[in-house]
Amino acid sequence: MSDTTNEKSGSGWLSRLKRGLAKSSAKLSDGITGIFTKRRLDAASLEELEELLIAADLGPSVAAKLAESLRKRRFEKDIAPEAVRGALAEDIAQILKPVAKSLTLDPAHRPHVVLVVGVNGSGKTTTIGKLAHYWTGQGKKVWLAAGDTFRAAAIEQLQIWGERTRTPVVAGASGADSAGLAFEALEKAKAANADLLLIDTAGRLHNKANLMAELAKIARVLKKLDPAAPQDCLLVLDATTGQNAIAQVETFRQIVPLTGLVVTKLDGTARGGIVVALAERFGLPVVAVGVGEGADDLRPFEAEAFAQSLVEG
Ligand SMILES: Nc1nc2c(ncn2[C@@H]2O[C@H](COP(=O)(O)OP(=O)(O)OP(=O)(O)O)[C@@H](O)[C@H]2O)c(=O)[nH]1
Repeated sequence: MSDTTNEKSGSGWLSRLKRGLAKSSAKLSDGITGIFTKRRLDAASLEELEELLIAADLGPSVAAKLAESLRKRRFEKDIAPEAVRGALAEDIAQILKPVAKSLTLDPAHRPHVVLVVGVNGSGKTTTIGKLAHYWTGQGKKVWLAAGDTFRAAAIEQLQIWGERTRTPVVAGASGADSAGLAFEALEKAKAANADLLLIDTAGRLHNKANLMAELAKIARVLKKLDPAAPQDCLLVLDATTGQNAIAQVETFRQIVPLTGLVVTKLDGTARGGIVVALAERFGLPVVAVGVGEGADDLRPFEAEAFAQSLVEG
């Protein structure tokens, strides 16, 4: 997903992100005010800050790094909460910058194939719909494949997004072979000279062996038509699950070679800090974040705007 600098830093995107992250930032911002009002930056206040950062899902490793950076900057001095927030936002932006990479379509591959994976309910289908909306808006020819053949509702949901975004959907009956469906979808998208094919998948993690076999089979059959497919494999993570997102990355990266993450449901959760923990732990590109259920609520990930919105609100 790419975007112009203007749109990224424009007020629309920022206010949407800020609104989305309001709960996360309220927790952090109020916590910082509580700790640093009329207090010095010392060992005790830094320890409280570290606890606050852990409670806000940034993870113990990031929390320790941020506290240490602050200690080096201003130890044993008076410091205003605003200054703490500013310093944290800067340091968090540095952690996020290396992973703020948009999804870019490789024009050498028509279509560029994106396999979308993740546990049930993480927001895969919705993310695919939003991506279809974004890329058709960029003038690209997009096709969708309803590879989550396990749930009839998932197929229907993708078809609704297809209608909404005027995007062809390749779907089979509930229970159909998802690899066969992915093959058919790539064949059709190729014949139509599409730019992008987004493939939905099932996310039944309770049977890891089955899921692994299914995703491996999808990748294998796609390669029959394009040896370099899928060009991307995106893991969709629900921010509201907090630290559990870490375990999901660990699991899925053993199943498929992930090229990026999409973090959804950042609106209405106080757990937005998980994005920072994920960035530090895995270094996988965060290609987009979901801040609502609407078609426009998937935005490119921008390190500084995210860091500021998270800490400063
Ligand atoms: N608030 C909010 N809701 C979201 C976001 N992304 C997805 N959702 C909602 O989360 C729910 C689950 O999303 P789906 O897209 O169906 O998730 P899925 O991973 O495809 O789930 P399965 O089809 O069960 O595998 C739906 O009600 C979506 O509308 C988001 O960024 N913010």
